[in-house]
Amino acid sequence: MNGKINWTPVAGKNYSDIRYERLDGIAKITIARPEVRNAFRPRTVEELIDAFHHAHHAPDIGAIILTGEGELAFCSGGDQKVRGTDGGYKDEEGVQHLNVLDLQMQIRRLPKPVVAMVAGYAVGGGHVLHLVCDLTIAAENARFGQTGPRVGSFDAGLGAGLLARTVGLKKAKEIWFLCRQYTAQEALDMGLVNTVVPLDRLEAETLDWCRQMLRHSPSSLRLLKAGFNADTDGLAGIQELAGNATALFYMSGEAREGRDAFLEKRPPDFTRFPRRP
Ligand SMILES: CC(C)(COP(=O)(O)OP(=O)(O)OC[C@H]1O[C@@H](n2cnc3c(N)ncnc32)[C@H](O)[C@@H]1OP(=O)(O)O)[C@@H](O)C(=O)NCCC(=O)NCCSC(=O)c1cc(O)c2ccccc2c1O
Repeated sequence: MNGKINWTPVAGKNYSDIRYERLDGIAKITIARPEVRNAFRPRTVEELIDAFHHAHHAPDIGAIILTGEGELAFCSGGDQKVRGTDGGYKDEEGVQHLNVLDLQMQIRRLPKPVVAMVAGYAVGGGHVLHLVCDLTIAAENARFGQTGPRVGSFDAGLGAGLLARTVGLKKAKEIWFLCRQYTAQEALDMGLVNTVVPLDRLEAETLDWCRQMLRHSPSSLRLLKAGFNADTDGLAGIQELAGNATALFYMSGEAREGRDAFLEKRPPDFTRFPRRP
């Protein structure tokens, strides 16, 4: 699937469960547990959070790809082999976590486009992961679905609500209540993915989409993403949007006047700043 694309490992980032690479201004984060169809355990999620944090703050990264190793799966959700009975998935110390919920919100708050590149299964918590990404590029062999009610789990947060906003309420309830699997074409037809390509074109196509976004204004993309997410994320979404407004305002002469007046111990003079319609 990699073809001739030469990704470079990000220096200083060595993980056991994921790979973190880059090419030009694009980061690629790969869940690398193919023996369990790229299911995530708490450590996997911790590493994903760390890599996403790095990509968020790297000024030379403009788009991020999330994918799974191999052709068989993007991600099969929480690793059922470490699922405990004390509220989550067990880490190496036996402490139980649902830390993928933190990752979901991190992806939504990250002010750069995140693209899910899906080959094979995106099911359970793995399906929610592609859902929270901004765009999804699917290979023809991709299979989508929720499994929660079959394995005694559910994600009634973004997993349900964001799905309903994406494919409509009736379809979202069908996906969760019946636990069926859907082909890439069916996912495209219901607006769950952005495009479907042959497996051997998946990475090149995903890179094309990322490169196209890299040519566009980063601030426009950033504000659009915050705007798209604001209502679903409630006050936290408005906070994200408002934080962007504050950052832009800090770049203005009007904001600088307030700061400078304080530092110079004089009253601020805002009279030269227009009250625009
Ligand atoms: C993904 C499959 C459809 C693939 O089927 P296939 O026939 O191709 O392969 P196998 O079934 O033979 O699997 C190969 C190999 O991988 C192991 N494996 C696959 N998935 C998992 C998994 N999720 N956890 C652990 N191991 C897995 C499988 O056992 C085989 O290994 P062997 O050694 O046994 O040979 C199919 O595998 C499948 O349906 N997988 C399960 C999908 C699933 O139900 N996922 C969990 C849903 S619940 C969830 O993800 C979840 C996580 C959270 O953290 C939440 C947090 C908060 C709220 C909700 C959460 C939540 O719902």
